[in-house]
Amino acid sequence: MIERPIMITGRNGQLGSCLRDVAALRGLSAVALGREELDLEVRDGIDRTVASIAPCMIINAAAYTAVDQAESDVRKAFSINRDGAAALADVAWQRNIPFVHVSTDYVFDGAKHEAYDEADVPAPLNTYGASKLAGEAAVLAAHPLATVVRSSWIYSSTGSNFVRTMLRLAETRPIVRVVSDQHGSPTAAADLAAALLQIAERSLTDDRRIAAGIFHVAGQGTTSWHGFAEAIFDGLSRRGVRPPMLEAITTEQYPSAARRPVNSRLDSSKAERVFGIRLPAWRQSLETCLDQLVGRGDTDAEGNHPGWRQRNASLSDHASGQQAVAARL
Ligand SMILES: NC(=O)C1=CN([C@@H]2O[C@H](COP(=O)(O)OP(=O)(O)OC[C@H]3O[C@@H](n4cnc5c(N)ncnc54)[C@H](OP(=O)(O)O)[C@@H]3O)[C@@H](O)[C@H]2O)C=CC1
Ligand SMILES: Cc1cn([C@H]2C[C@H](O)[C@@H](COP(=O)(O)OP(=O)(O)O[C@H]3O[C@@H](C)C(=O)[C@@H](O)[C@H]3O)O2)c(=O)[nH]c1=O
Ligand SMILES: [Mg+2]
Repeated sequence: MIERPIMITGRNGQLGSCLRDVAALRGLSAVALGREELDLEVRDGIDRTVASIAPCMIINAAAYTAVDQAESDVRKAFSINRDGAAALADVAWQRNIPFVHVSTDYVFDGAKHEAYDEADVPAPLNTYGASKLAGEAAVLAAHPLATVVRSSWIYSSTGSNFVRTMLRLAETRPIVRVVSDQHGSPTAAADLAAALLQIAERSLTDDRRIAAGIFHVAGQGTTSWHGFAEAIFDGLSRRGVRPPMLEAITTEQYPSAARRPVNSRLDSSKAERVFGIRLPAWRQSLETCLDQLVGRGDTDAEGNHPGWRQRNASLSDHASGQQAVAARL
């Protein structure tokens, strides 16, 4: 009998590409779809696509993630993050397929002084967060046994994220200014992908009600965006690359279209209790990512760092970044 695959959406995104890589490493059968194969805005094609794949499970890693752009693109953000997610969840429910959906720390307003747990009441400050919160509710309404995993500050060696932005700025700017009054937990996409597949495997074997509902899963430990940048630049130094000057600024000094929470730290203890999932400390996973992007700091006979210039030249080149990850995994 042919094994039914796990279907993954958002294949070309940070999380989608890690899900595909981690599934392959674990020997799991998976079909990953990009927007070309499954567009969440083309609702009438969704059922046909799911039917043709006949998956044992769907993990939705596709989303509208441009936080500032969403402020002027409200319709599209809701169309993808609420209506598209709900349409996919609905098809999964109709076909009795387990569904895992990913959401964000930006559903919270940041007023709480401690880390947010799943019982805290969301109150998004920006359109992206509002569209993701509406997506959570719509997914759970369409598929009452869906698993919704909220994560935060996702980065990887490919795609658009804060680590790659800082490496690009390190190449081009003598001084980088980063906000030090917004706090959260950086999460490596590969760590989250491994956790999602662990949850997926559990919900295939256990009572599906155990995995139903909302779970927070983020890297262990917390920092500010400035603290994150400091760790990235420290990692560059240790690899023999001179970092730029780093200056701490306030949110007020960094005007942007979208408001962001000052505290979006997630308490991930429920996922640890229920699934035994505990992601590595954020600094440890950052090292792995920097090893992929910059190299381990080894020098050639002349004391040069052969990997850095070459890899950094490809920072904006998604395809070669992916090859680098694939080679490392
Ligand atoms: N990035 C972060 O810091 C965080 C992200 N999340 C959530 O995690 C999930 C994964 O995020 P991440 O991997 O970082 O996001 P990316 O932006 O890296 O990837 C999202 C992918 O979704 C695809 N997509 C967008 N619109 C559609 C559509 N209409 N139909 C099909 N595919 C579409 C994009 O395709 P294309 O390449 O064609 O644009 C892209 O490949 C999302 O749900 C996000 O909200 C949660 C917390 C933090
Ligand atoms: C590039 C840059 C950013 N910043 C600030 C802006 C912002 O407050 C913070 C991070 O910038 P980013 O644009 O990477 O952040 P942002 O796009 O808001 O990241 C968010 O993305 C969505 C998809 C999520 O779900 C969230 O968990 C979170 O990861 O750093 C600086 O202070 N200086 C800089 O040079
Ligand atoms: Mg961004």
